[in-house]
Amino acid sequence: VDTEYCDINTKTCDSGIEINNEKKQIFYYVNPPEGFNLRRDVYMRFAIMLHEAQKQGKDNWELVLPPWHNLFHWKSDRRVPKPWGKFFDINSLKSFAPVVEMHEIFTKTKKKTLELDILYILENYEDAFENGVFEEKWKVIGDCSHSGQFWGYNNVTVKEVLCVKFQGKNSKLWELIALHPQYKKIMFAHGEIPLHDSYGSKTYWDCRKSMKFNKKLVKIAKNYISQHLDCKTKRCETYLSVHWRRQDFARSRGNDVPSISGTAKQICDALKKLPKIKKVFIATDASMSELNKLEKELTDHGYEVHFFLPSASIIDEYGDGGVAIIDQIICSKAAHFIGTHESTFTYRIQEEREILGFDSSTTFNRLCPDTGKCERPSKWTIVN
Ligand SMILES: C[C@@H]1O[C@H](OP(=O)(O)OP(=O)(O)OC[C@H]2O[C@@H](n3cnc4c(=O)[nH]c(N)nc43)[C@H](O)[C@@H]2O)[C@@H](O)[C@H](O)[C@@H]1O
Repeated sequence: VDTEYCDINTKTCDSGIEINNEKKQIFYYVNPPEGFNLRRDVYMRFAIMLHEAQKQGKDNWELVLPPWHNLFHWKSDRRVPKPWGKFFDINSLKSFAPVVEMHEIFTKTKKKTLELDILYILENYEDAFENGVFEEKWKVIGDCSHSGQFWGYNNVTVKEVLCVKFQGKNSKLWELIALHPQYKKIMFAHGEIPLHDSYGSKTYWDCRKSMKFNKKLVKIAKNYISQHLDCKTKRCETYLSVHWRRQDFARSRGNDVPSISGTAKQICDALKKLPKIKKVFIATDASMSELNKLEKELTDHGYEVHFFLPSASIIDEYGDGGVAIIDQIICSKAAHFIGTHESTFTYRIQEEREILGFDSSTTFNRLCPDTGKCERPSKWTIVN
């Protein structure tokens, strides 16, 4: 009985209040082309929504972590859904917000299928500034349909689908949830549309700090740093790191990213100001031939260039996402970091460095285009 209050002693029930301690669940789905590091931010928005609700006494809800499936940039085994535990320390995530892995749900319920009560498909308003103002609002458009699988599972279905125009913060989703108080499994598609409730606040950073990486990935990164970059401490003095985003950035953001020689020149310029440092670590999605060209230019100037080449077993176990995290950890511990303009991969490294306590002048640096304007990156510093 879950819509009645029952007294175990008298074995009587009053309708209207819940006795069932089975938690209600929020699921979300992100627009498929969105990359790994934007998705980490979307997670934070939902985790903070649940964290705040819990603080206000709404403790019968949990957030289901959407398995990592078919990410556009991940070429190795992208079709096998990966749980969050592959990349993150789940106990640490749980210390901030009530989260569960998808596989925990199947284990707990011992069911082979999962039926969601409702799927809200969120859509942007055509004009975010209607009548010249940005207003938080939503409007149910009506029933609609969803085709395809959720996170690659063919055993997850949904009873009802509603399309909703939505503009506002994540906490405003509670208003949609309140439309059907009896529903227990609620899903949002386009989870990237709602905005942070308090971007950059202490709660934001508490959530960010709880996103510790899987301990085994941390160990692989630390071993690499100790073996190749001569450092065994939390913050290293021995190397400079660069996040050199290529691929789609090199193809379509010519005004923001440098050429290979331009990149080498900027790294050398930064190293000239750090005379004790001779080692450079490059994290990149560049092709091997581009990377070799950059490496040659830097070694010609007397620097030692390093990049992480994963073994087949690491790729097998953790996939491209795991390798991305290892690269991020190595970048985050360097004496000086240079990132790529407007890359969320770079943003996550900058946050990690804020958490590690680096001076922000060593963190918020970017590669500039060969010619033209080069705006300095915004400094999103930690709030403790
Ligand atoms: C403009 C947008 O930029 C977004 O990219 P952006 O924010 O850099 O950041 P991400 O979306 O995380 O980058 C996409 C993927 O590229 C790989 N990648 C990028 N840089 C590195 C690196 O240094 N090392 C390793 N190992 N992998 C890297 C990695 O698999 C990552 O998940 C795109 O996701 C969007 O589709 C869109 O193009």
